[in-house]
Amino acid sequence: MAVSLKSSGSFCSTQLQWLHSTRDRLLYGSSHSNAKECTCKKTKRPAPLCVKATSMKVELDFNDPSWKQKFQEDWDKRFNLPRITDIYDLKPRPTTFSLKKNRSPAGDENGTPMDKWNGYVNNDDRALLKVIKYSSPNSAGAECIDPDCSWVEQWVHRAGPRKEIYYEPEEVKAAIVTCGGLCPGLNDVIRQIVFTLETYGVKNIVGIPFGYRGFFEKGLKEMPLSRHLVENINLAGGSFLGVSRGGAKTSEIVDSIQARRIDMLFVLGGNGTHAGANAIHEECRKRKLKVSVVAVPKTIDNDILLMDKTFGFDTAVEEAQRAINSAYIEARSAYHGIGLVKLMGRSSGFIAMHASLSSGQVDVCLIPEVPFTLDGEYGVLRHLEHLLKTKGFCVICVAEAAGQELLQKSGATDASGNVILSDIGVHMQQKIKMHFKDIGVPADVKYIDPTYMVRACRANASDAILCTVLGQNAVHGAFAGFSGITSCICNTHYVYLPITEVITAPKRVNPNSRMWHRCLTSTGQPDFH
Ligand SMILES: Nc1ncnc2c1ncn2[C@@H]1O[C@H](COP(=O)(O)OP(=O)(O)OP(=O)(O)O)[C@@H](O)[C@H]1O
Ligand SMILES: O=P(O)(O)OC[C@H]1O[C@](O)(CO)[C@@H](O)[C@@H]1O
Ligand SMILES: [Mg+2]
Repeated sequence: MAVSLKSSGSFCSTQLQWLHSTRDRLLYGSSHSNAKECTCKKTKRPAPLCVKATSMKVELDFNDPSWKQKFQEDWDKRFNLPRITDIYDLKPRPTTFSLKKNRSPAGDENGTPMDKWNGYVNNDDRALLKVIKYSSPNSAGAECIDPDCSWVEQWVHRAGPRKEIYYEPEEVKAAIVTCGGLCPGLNDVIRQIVFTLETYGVKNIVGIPFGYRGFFEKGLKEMPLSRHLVENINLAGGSFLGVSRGGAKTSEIVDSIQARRIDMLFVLGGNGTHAGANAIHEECRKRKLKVSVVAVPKTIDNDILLMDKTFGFDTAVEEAQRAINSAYIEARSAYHGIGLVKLMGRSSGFIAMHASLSSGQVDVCLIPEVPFTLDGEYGVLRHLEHLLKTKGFCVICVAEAAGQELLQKSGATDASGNVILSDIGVHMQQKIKMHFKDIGVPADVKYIDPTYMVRACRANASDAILCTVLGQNAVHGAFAGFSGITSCICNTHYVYLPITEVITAPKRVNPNSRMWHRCLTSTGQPDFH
């Protein structure tokens, strides 16, 4: 994936053990130390007294009593939401989004109805991104900013409808596009965006077919959308508009946006799609176009930074459980049965970890964030021998990106530039069969690869609700005049984040998190190295 890391600044610390960059802490928590050493620009202290922080824009010296204030000022700048009023001098108008039927949203001449309901979100409302106060960087899963793990408030912007809006609904043309791989809930989000736009009074709503490709590929026509047309699309999986990978040419896309006179663009997709949405937002700004680009994070992999989860993840986990259950039944019923399930996750093991936890039927869970060996005294194969001896059967769940270092790389990439992974499932199946043949122990290996089944289904109840809220909030964000933002859930609250903050790297399982430890407790597996 061709996302770029942001420009770096440096942290300075008097404590030698403090070597964790901001990005590393976001990805792994404080126990995972692979930060780069550097020379602190301010104090000129040599490494390792100072650490390169990839997502900070200011230099922090923790000896400076005002470091917290500096951090917070930088934080506020980073999480400030880009608005169309940054480039235009626009006057807002009262919203047309009414919280109650049969009432004038503008209120009576005293303005009382709207004020009384308190149903609108204020632009100064914030939600806290982090709520745990860690007493030490050594606490499980700790995410600390300074060596003492001081409490620093990290506020982000609350999502929802505003009292004042920056578009005339009757004049708005809104477009929706779905990019990347399929994901349960795409249709639910499309449907809610259309419903909410219509509630504001928008009449011109279109779908762009087959991802970003629909903007420039000849013969792909935009699809007019309405409540009537999308009313039941949530009953099916997939995307009503179609998806695609690759072919993103920002300037051509923005030419097309300009030619089609699109005012609001809703972009549903993962990391790559968000990078594309941000590039479109930047290009629109450069051309001084009054266009709001709002993203909704979609991916079964759950690998987007800062948010609790992406839509589709819960459903994928639920479906994955079914595959695990089949593997369990097969293994349990066979003499020396070994059930092996490979689950998706391009760069992270969230689906494998959560499906293993929720099924309760997995003896070995392997994810890319935790290296393992197959052979040798502490290898997976020796543990399988032990499981066959002691319980007679076993179930393994392996994430598709796990153990890539054990396999030959093809070097191939897909149309979007994502690396095509080597097949760890097939490799493990062969290795297990060979191993038990070699040691003369019968083993009945059943391999299940439910790959596309976990994402080609309709959203479950919890995802359907998430999609509803995120889709509606995306429209509120556009009407509020924001652009270059994503509509997501952080710490159980619905918020807007600037896209730039969520695309610096894929989110990965923290091997020091309580969740991974719970998974290990549940499977009972040892360390495999
Ligand atoms: N850095 C980037 N800048 C602009 N566009 C990008 C960038 N990375 C990817 N894209 C475009 O975004 C679209 C989707 O990207 P990608 O195929 O990586 O899926 P994704 O959004 O990451 O979702 P998934 O979770 O299914 O992988 C593609 O059309 C791709 O060309
Ligand atoms: O085969 P496709 O459609 O390119 O997608 C495969 C990838 O898409 C995902 O489902 C979502 O990113 C990954 O888990 C998987 O690696
Ligand atoms: Mg991706």
